[in-house]
Amino acid sequence: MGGIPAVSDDTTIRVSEIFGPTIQGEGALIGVPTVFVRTGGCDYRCSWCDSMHAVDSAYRDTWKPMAAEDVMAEVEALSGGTPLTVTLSGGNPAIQPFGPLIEMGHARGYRFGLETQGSVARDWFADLDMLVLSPKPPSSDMQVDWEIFQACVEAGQGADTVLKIVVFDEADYLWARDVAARYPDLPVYLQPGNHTPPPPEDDSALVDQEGVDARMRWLVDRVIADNWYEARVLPQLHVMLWGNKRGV
Ligand SMILES: C[S@@+](CC[C@H](N)C(=O)[O-])C[C@H]1O[C@@H](n2cnc3c(N)ncnc32)[C@H](O)[C@@H]1O
Ligand SMILES: Nc1nc2[nH]cc(C(=O)O)c2c(=O)[nH]1
Ligand code: SF4
Ligand SMILES: [Mg+2]
Repeated sequence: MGGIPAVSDDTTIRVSEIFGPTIQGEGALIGVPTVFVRTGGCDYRCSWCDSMHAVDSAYRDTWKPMAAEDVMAEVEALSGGTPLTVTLSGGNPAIQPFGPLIEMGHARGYRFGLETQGSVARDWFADLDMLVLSPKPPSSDMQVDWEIFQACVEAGQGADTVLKIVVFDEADYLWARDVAARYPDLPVYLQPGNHTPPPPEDDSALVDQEGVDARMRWLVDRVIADNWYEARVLPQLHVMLWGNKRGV
């Protein structure tokens, strides 16, 4: 697991990067224009994490403590003052104090989605417009604490909640089926994993897109062979377009 302390109690948000507008490239809101607020620090360390610059404490000096007002001002500047969906990601954005930012943004017409693994539950999940819970499959080498995960689902009552599960192989796929069976009321999105070189390389050409495409085709076949018609299988659209480039 990662080396970052649990929940931060003050009101300062530790920001790795704010970028956009771009399109949401994954899951239920795929294609929707959005600004990303990516926070620094994660309590996990997935073997295949594609955002290590927001996880590894070697990058800590690139993470900037920011007040909610300043984050909001940057989001408004990037969006030209026209409200849109803000995606909170990371790292694990659940360890940051996002309640005040969400309240401030809602008052100005902005909407908020959160991407998290479901390892830290927060009261402010209920204020989100979209809660994306992405429990980590065996290939990540992480272990889900299902009690905490359940607390995240409960905390998010009031938000639209979905499951988004990364699948690299058959073991991940079977695990995803089990998780979906535990949460029959939550829509489930399956996303083929991409193999990314470790930072600091940040070259789109380094993504094995053919490998991702082959995995995507296998995943579609797998879902259809099982008559698993509730599943939605989607690629990472931004990775198809721009590789694992930062800031898109
Ligand atoms: C970088 S994470 C940050 C948010 C949060 N820590 C989480 O994992 O949900 C954002 C999304 O990217 C997914 N992801 C990370 N590495 C990936 C990879 N190599 N291939 C496909 N999806 C990946 C995660 O599973 C998660 O759904
Ligand atoms: N375009 C785009 N879509 C995304 N969806 C989830 C992302 C993330 O890293 O959380 C992401 C990202 O980094 N870029
Ligand atoms: S939980 Fe998310 S940000 Fe943290 S290491 Fe895993 S994929 Fe990366
Ligand atoms: Mg990403």
